Amino acid sequence: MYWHTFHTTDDAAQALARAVAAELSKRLETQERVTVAMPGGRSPVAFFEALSCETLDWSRVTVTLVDDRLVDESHEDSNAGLVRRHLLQNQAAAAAFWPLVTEPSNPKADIARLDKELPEIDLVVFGMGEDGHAGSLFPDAPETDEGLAENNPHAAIIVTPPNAPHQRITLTLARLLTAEKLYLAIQGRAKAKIVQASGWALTGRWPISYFVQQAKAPLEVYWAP
Ligand SMILES: O=C1O[C@H](COP(=O)(O)O)[C@@H](O)[C@H](O)[C@H]1O
Repeated sequence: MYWHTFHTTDDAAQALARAVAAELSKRLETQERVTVAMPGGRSPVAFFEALSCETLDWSRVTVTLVDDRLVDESHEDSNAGLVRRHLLQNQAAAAAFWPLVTEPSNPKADIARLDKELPEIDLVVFGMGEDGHAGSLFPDAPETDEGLAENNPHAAIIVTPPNAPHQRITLTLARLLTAEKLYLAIQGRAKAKIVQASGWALTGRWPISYFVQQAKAPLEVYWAP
């Protein structure tokens, strides 16, 4: 795990945007297309807006999500809606978008589609909740053990968090760890403590610990107090 500390959340967002843009550009030198999975929630807005202004060949980039809620894209809690409003604009308007949820009332159809067609993911940018949830792998959701199983053959699962709004679709740990590089964007001391403690304990109590403790892909943490 590589820890990058910034004075403000805006500094962290700008630096993360530059790092992700540089990594996308580097990969586009040797790959025809690059796919990046993005976080949702409330905090990625500044990062998305900064990244959308970076100059690179966005027409060869596919953007997808780490997780989304089973709501229409027009709903304020839709992660796809957030990406469309704040990332797929400016230079990044040329990127292709691969939503996880296309039929909120029929998530099984989306799971089948994702299993069959989701492109290989090169980079992942995560956020994390104050309970240590990563994507929508929540510590208290009944499906989380399945989502964290190393040998889970599915790209994504349906999750029903008992203490957070909306049923969700989230990519599985197994699928996320096929990426070659992981970035984690977090703010505040409470989240920093969980990530640091995750270095000592691999536990379903903090699903993020499965990403902190793996050795497949470097995890770059971007943090501001
Ligand atoms: O529910 C979710 O929460 C996490 C954390 O969101 P944040 O606004 O506290 O950073 C997010 O990473 C995830 O994608 C989202 O669906």
